[in-house]
Amino acid sequence: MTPRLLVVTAVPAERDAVVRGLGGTAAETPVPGGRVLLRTPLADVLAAGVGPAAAAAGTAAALTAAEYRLVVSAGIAGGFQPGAPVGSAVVADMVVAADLGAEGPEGFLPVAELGFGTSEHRPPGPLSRRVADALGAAYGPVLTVSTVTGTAARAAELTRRHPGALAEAMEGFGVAEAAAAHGLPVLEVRTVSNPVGPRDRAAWRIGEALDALADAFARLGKQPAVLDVGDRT
Ligand SMILES: O=C(O)c1cccc(C(=O)CC[C@H]2O[C@@H](n3cnc4c(=O)[nH]cnc43)[C@H](O)[C@@H]2O)c1
Repeated sequence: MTPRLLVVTAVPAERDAVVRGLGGTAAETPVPGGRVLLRTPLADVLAAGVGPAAAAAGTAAALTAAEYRLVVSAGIAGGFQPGAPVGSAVVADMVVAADLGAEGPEGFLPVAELGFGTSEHRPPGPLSRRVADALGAAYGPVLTVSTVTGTAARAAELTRRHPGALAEAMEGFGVAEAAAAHGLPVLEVRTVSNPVGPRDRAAWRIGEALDALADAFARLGKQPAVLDVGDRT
């Protein structure tokens, strides 16, 4: 079978938005470990769970069960303002583990500086830029956190550490680690449900972000060549 595209979301609502966008029928296909993915003509779409650990575990399980050429972490995200307004799309030029490391008197030390692996994964440049252009998306770092930012001070600290960061979510780095372990390229495609900053549930626009996610994958479904991984330079 021709190697395929694996799209990994956190929750079924995001998975269903991606499938809605891709159109066509979707067949439920079991994944080792009890998860189920939806198989469409262009991509397999898996809701792996919330957070980097669930994302890595679910992605790894899917990658052991079938052959893929590209893995995409997709879903809703918080947007750093003004670069990523609510309802907009963001494509990662870098997938960053933003709170994996150690805290000390000198501040935060990323896991890479501790000597325990990598703190970031870079999607293929031509591919990720081409996808951003096709979606009219902002293009820049997407941060992976294990705790949703809930204060202006935290948002400012993340921005200080990662100038140009456009979005924060909770799965991208986990998906990227599993993809890297299988020697596969990764993308992260996010649509913004809320501004990153003081916790304000009333400000969340999850429905709008899910619609934008469906629209993003409808655009990609209409021009699948955009996702060609041939030029992984
Ligand atoms: O703070 C709340 O009460 C609250 C309300 C709705 C959703 C949440 C989440 O924790 C959603 C996490 C889920 O969605 C992604 N996501 C969306 N926005 C953000 C964000 O600002 N920071 C991090 N993750 C976000 C994430 O990838 C998860 O899958 C909380």
